[in-house]
Amino acid sequence: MEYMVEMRHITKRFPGIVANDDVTIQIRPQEIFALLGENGAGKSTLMSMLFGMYEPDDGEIWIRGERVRITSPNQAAGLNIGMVHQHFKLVQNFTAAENIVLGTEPVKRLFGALPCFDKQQAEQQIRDLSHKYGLEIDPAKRISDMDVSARQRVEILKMLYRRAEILIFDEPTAVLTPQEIRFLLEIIRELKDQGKTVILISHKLEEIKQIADRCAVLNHGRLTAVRDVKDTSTREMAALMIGNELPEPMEKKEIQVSREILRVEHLTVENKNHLPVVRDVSFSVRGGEIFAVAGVAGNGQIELADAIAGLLKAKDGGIYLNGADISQFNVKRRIVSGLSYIPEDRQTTGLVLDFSLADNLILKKYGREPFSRRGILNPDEIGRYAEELIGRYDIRSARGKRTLVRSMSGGNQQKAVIGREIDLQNPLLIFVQPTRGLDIGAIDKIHRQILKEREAGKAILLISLELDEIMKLSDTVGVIYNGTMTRISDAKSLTADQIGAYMMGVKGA
Ligand SMILES: Nc1ncnc2c1ncn2[C@@H]1O[C@H](COP(=O)(O)OP(=O)(O)OP(=O)(O)O)[C@@H](O)[C@H]1O
Repeated sequence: MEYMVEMRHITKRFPGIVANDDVTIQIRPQEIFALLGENGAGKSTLMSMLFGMYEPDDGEIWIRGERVRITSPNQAAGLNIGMVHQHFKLVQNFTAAENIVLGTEPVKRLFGALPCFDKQQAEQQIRDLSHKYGLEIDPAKRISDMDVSARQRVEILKMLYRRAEILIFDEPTAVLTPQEIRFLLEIIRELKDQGKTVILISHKLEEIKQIADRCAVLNHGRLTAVRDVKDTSTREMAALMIGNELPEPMEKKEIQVSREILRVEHLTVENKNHLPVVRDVSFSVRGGEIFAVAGVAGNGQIELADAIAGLLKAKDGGIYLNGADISQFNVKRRIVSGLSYIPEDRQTTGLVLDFSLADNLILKKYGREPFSRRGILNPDEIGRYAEELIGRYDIRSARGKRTLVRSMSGGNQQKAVIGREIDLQNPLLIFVQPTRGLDIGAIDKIHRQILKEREAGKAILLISLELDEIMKLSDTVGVIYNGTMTRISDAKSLTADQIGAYMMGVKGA
């Protein structure tokens, strides 16, 4: 058997767009095959067909040398195909263990009665599996109580639990910390050594370089190149993706900071179980300053941002915006007072997936003129404004402003949130993982936009797991560890290694 997976002449159309256009890829057994391409190039769509979520309009799928029709994820699982999705597919109010074993639950019989779900056994199995792969999770914890990176670990374990042989990872490292990424790449390598075949969608070219054997490039739905990774530099990969117009290095201007715009004083936030997750945190951000919060995922940075934005109630402390205490304001009043927020999870908190792109773009200003008057929306103005933002932020979708956001590619959803929030023209911008899932061209554009906002005198609170991003953009760095801001320094006085050490809780690094 020469190929484990063959997708031959695959075409998939959605209303208004050809997402995959006559694509042929052939993947050998035990290889790590990377798929790259700009946001919206058709990578997820192609893999969704292999996983049975869509059927191709044209073309054939061959697995282990046999032609197959994959009409559902169950059928894909039957062919030992597993997929870790870019946007998680988990039942929020189930525990990790319940999610992982869903459909293949271990059962026990009590006193010869009907079989029932053996929760203890499921949790033990998951505990063993999670230790085996170093993907730590609490099997008894509900998904709704987990942060994004823990949810991702559940997704990965779910696939490993099903003993998939063909493993599809759709941007699995986008939410992981550098340490977790190293772990995961190690796991992927081990899985390969055990005989598995891996397909990896990633925008992180360094990762592809590190572990992939071959890579294929999609461009506007078409396959444009297949290369051996060992003979291709990351720069060549980037050029294959976005043409030869690689971004020029960015220039960060020296500017004078102005007055204090955000001040956080002795802020303490508790989680649902009344445990402190942000402990007595104080800092301030001035106009023209990018204050980055560096930290390993799960150290309270998301709760800190949520508490400032009003999505979480603070237990104690003050939050001042332009000198006014907003800590008792609801979310809407905080927005009106001048706060823009790009949340960690674009799909649950950033967008209304079943609204059109235009409606999502005016989500925070539909009550203002010219978008509405006396409670009546003005579709012409909304449409005009949406088109302007779509152009400015290069938001690509099949039907422009009318596209249902649910059907947009992940990266383009992210661009929509960013465009909407920046264009509120608020003095305070809170960015949580702003470039997650974006391609290199889009990341460059967003970074430039963030610097432009800084030059325009905005106060920017940047929460990021990407040290590179922090080093490139920030003026001041606050390191958060176990809910406490352990260090606040001028960014120029710190190296990435020092920040990394503080992030791990090392004192006086
Ligand atoms: N269910 C759907 N209905 C309509 N259009 C869709 C649907 N799914 C995807 N598309 C469109 O198909 C195109 C390819 O999307 P896809 O999600 O495959 O891109 P991608 O390469 O994975 O992008 P990203 O890197 O941003 O995740 C996009 O234009 C997207 O809007």
